[in-house]
Amino acid sequence: MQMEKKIKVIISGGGTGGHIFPAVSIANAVKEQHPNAEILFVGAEGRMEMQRVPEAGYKIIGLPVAGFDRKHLLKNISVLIKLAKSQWKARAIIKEFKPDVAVGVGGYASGPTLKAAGMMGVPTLIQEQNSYAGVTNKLLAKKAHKICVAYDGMDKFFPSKKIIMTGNPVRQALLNNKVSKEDALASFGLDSRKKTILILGGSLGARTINQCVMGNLDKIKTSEVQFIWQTGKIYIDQARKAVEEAGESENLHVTDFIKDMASAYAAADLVISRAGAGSISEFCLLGKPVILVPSPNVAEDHQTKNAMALVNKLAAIYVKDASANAELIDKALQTVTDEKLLKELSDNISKLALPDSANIIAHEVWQLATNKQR
Ligand SMILES: CC(=O)N[C@H]1[C@@H](OP(=O)(O)OP(=O)(O)OC[C@H]2O[C@@H](n3ccc(=O)[nH]c3=O)[C@H](O)[C@@H]2O)O[C@H](CO)[C@@H](O)[C@@H]1O
Repeated sequence: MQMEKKIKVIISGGGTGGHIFPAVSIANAVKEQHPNAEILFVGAEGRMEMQRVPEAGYKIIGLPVAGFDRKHLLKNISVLIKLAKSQWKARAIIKEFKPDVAVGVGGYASGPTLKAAGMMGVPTLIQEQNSYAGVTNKLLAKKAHKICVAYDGMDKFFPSKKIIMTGNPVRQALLNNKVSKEDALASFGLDSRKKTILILGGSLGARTINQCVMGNLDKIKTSEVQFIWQTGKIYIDQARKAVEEAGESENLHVTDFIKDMASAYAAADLVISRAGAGSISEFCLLGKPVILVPSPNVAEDHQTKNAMALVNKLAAIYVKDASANAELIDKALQTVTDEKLLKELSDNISKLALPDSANIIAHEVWQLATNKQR
């Protein structure tokens, strides 16, 4: 039997979970389809990917790249120097690793890496998670061979002949989860007889959502419902202090970051969340009833657009960031006891799932690497 060609793949990007986890999921799918494929991640020094990618079992090299500071223009001199250094380092990595293909998932590092790859004749594929294209991906699109997207209408940003509708890749461990609801609840120290609300702020945490929880701790403590509250790393101390002052309570599990999202989803009857594209893909694939509070602080208000694609199909409940303090917790407590509404939300959101995204993208990666479709 003829040995399969061994392909080498660079995957680059990160900054937040929304870029990192699709990248890990693409890597897993490539490895599953072609076990002897060699994969190298290129991230940004000091960012979340430098921890999460090795945890997922892959090697990563960091570039000294940083984002532009739109408020303090002078600071951008050092940003430009870092960018030049990153460009140089990306070239050196590509020269040494000799990838057959480079995949960009958005975020700081993917700019210099994919630019260098393109200039050195390595075919490139980009994956855009949102309904609005990020600056880096728009710049890289001209040279990219394939652009994998999750929303309709992306030809506003990218050449339509390069676009493939794949949906966002979701980590395989979430989809193949076998843990029971009882075991999942037990892993968070919670009671299997009670309804459970999972509160998520995206990979970095969400200030507004945290404030809503902190402002309603009495209501939360005295409710018949229990909560898993993910605060994000920068808010955890403040959150713990607030809980301590209000008096610890058995129906509230607080954490900065949830590693085992499969159990968190299995435990939850209802989710409260920001409207990051990756989170939304997970809710769709797992059929989770959700209240979305889109972040107003992201480019072109893209989270509201992500959210509205669901809300308009009665597949999610919408609470505006500015109204969250007044409405969010009451709405969640009402919704979680309304079985009919929970079922309707779950049925409707399930219809929007795009399964198999990682496998489809992995197949495209293989095609590019083996020179079949350039
Ligand atoms: C503030 C910001 O810039 N947000 C952007 C970022 O969101 P963010 O980084 O929050 O990303 P997403 O909502 O897309 O995905 C979050 C991911 O983190 C995982 N997770 C989350 C919490 C946790 O404790 N553990 C855990 O593993 C989720 O399961 C999910 O896989 O990237 C998204 C995708 O480009 C964008 O749509 C968001 O607008």
